[in-house]
Amino acid sequence: MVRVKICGLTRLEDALLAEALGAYALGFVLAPGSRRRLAPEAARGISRALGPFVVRVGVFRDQPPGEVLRLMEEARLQVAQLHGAEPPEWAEAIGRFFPVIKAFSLDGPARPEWAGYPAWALLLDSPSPGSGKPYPRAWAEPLLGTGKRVILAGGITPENAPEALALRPYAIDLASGVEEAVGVKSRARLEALFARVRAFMMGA
Ligand SMILES: O=C(O)c1ccccc1N[C@@H]1O[C@H](COP(=O)(O)O)[C@@H](O)[C@H]1O
Repeated sequence: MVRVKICGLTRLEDALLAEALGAYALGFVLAPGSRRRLAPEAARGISRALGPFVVRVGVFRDQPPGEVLRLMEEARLQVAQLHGAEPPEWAEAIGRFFPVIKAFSLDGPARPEWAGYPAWALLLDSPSPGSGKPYPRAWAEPLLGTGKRVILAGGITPENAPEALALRPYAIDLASGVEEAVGVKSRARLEALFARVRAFMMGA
């Protein structure tokens, strides 16, 4: 099973294209300071136009649970992705209402103890989220095999996606790698990505 999340969407046409090509999840950045941030009303407009079987993810960074829950409701999203230094209690509070993905920024190998964080899945990202910078994928290995779902992100592109998929993560997640400008997805790169994913599945 290969799951692909396309993140940092800001335009309805991009979200519909990603869904049509086979994206499993779509991400909307509601975190302050992001160049891909969009207003909750804009995310809601896109969310309501999508089909029922694609997962809508809200991306947050160091926002308290009350704010995350309010934005999730306003934007009509389904899964909360936490990208800062959120304490476990915040994830537990949010997790009473929505499944939580906890992102960790890697500046070295992943730490096995992260598997104890109260989240449905862990996402391994580069130190600067949304920058498109990759890290050695082997850094994910300490968490693969812990039984925790692991999502690989950080500098994944259509070209290098097979390398990430070869580690058999729960999912891969791309923002910059399928863009033509910040927040604007590239049809050609999205098509190339899903072609590579299909080829991987056929050969796997
Ligand atoms: O994309 C952003 O601007 C962003 C801001 C704050 C938190 C997370 C953000 N993006 C996340 O970055 C990864 C992968 O990005 P990339 O493919 O390396 O560009 C993805 O999980 C996004 O959710």
